[in-house]
Amino acid sequence: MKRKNLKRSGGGSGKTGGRKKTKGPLSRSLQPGQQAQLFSLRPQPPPPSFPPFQSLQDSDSAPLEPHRHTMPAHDFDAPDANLDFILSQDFFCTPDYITPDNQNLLNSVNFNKENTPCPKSPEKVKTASKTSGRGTDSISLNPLSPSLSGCPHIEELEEDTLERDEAKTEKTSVKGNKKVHSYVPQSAVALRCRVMPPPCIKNPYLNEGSDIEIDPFGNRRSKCAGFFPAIIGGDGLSRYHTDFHEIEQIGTGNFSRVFKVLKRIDGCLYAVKHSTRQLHHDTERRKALMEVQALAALGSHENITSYYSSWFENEQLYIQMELCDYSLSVGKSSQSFTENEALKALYQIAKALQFIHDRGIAHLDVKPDNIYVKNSVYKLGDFGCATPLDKSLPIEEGDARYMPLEILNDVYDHLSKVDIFSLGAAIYELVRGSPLPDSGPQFLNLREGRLSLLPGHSLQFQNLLKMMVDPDPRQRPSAKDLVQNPIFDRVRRNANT
Ligand SMILES: Nc1ncnc2c1ncn2[C@@H]1O[C@H](COP(=O)(O)OP(=O)(O)OP(=O)(O)O)[C@@H](O)[C@H]1O
Ligand SMILES: [Mg+2]
Repeated sequence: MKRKNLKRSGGGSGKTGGRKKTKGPLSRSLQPGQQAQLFSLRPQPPPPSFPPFQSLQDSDSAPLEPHRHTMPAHDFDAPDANLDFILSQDFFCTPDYITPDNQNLLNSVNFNKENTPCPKSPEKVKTASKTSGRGTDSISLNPLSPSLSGCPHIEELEEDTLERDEAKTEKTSVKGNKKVHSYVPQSAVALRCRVMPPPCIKNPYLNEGSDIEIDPFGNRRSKCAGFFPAIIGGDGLSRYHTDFHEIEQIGTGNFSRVFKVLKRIDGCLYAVKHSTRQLHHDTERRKALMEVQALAALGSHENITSYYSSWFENEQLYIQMELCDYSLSVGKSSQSFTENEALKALYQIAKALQFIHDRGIAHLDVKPDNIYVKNSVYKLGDFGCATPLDKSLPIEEGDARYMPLEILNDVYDHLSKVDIFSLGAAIYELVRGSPLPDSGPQFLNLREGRLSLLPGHSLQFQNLLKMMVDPDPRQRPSAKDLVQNPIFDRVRRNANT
C-alpha cells in the first residue's frame, strides 16, 4: 500500500467527480444566444501542421528538443487536411482572451439589439456619499452580477463617483458635470471578462524576490476570471484539442493520465499529462499546480523532464512536457540492470538531485516509475510531491516503498537526504530485478540499512548503496557528494567521449 496514495487521496477527496460543473464567468454573464454567438467564433480544431522546416529541424539534435513527428499525413485527425494552407497564428492559437482588437468578434455582435434600453430602467439613485460607493439599487456595476444575465441596465452616475470604479467608467459617458444616460451592452461585459486575464500567482518554489509586481489587481480580477479559471472545456473550447493532436495514451498514474501528442503548430511530439478527476475547488487546483510551479521554478536540466506549459481545462490541470521513451517501471522485469547501467542511472539522477537541492527543492518521490529514459539519458520526472527544503509548504511524501524511516515517522528535518535514500532504494530494486515490498521484514531491513548481497556486483557499488540507505539521514551522502564519488569516473569518461 502506498502511503503516498493515502496522503494524496486525503487531499483529493474533493477531487471526486460527480459534482455539477461550475460555469465560467463568460457563461454566467451572457444570455444563451450571445454565448453561442461568441463561441461560434472559435475555429474548429485545425489540422496538424506540417512544418516547412522539418528537414532543417531534424538536423538539429539539441538534447532537450522534443521529438520530431514522422507520421504520414493520413494519420491525422483532419480527413481533408489541406497541406497548402497558410499557418496562421490566429488560426492556431488558443484565444484565451478575446481582445477588443478582434474586429470580427466586435462586428459579429449585434450592438443595436444589445443597446436597446430596457423598458424599465432602475430608479435613479443619488449617491449618498463618496465613501459609500454606490446606492443600493446601483447593482449592475459588477460584471458578474447575476442581474447582468437579464436585460441591460441603465445607470445614472455622478462624475466623481465614476472615477472610483473602473468598471463604471467604462460603462458610462460623462460630459462635464452633466448626468447622462448610458447603456451597458452585455457584449462589453462579456468581453471584459474575456479580456481580463486571471491574476498572477506567486511561485512558492522561487526564493528570490521578483521585480515584477505580483498582480496588483488580483482581488478585483479574481471576481471575474477566478484564480484558476476552468472556463475552457465543454462547448468545444478545448485548448488541448485545438493545440494538440492526441496520438495515444502512454501512461497512467494514480491521479493522472499521460498522452503522447503532436503539437499542431510546431509539429513536434510532447507528453501531456492531465488529472483524471476534476479539480472543483481552488485549493485542489493550487495543490495540483505545485507540480508545475516546481518544474517551472527549477528551469531546465538535461536529467529532468522538461516542462513546457500548463493550463486548466474542464477543471483539470494539463501539463505539457518533454516526451520520453519510457520510464524504468516499464519492462522492469525483463530488463536486467547491469552495474554499469545502474551506475549511469545513479550518476545522472544524482546530478538531477544536486540541481534541484541546490535550488532548495526536494523531490520526495524518487522511484523507478519516475525515472524516465530518453535517447539513453535518464531523467527525473513527476514532481507531484516536490516541496521546498525549508518546509515552507505542506509536505506530501511519495511512495512508501522508497521512503526512509524518518519520513514514515513524520520527521522532516533532512528532506534532501530523503531523496538520497529513495534513489538508493530505487537503484537497489532495479539491480535486484524484483519489486521492493511495502511492508514486512524486508521492508524493515532496508530501513535499517541491511541490504542483502547483490551477487556479481562490486563491493564498492554495494557499499555506496548501503551508505545511501543509512538509517541516519546525516550519514547519507549529499547529492553533490554522490556526483563527485570516484565510482563514477568511468561513467564520466564515457559521457565525455
Ligand atoms: N514525459 C513523459 N514521457 C513519457 N511517459 C511519461 C511522461 N510522463 C509520464 N509518463 C508515463 O505516465 C506514467 C504516469 O505519469 P506520472 O508518474 O507523472 O503520473 P502520476 O499521476 O503523478 O503518477 P504517480 O503518482 O502514480 O507516480 C508514468 O509512469 C510514465 O509511464
Ligand atoms: Mg509517477
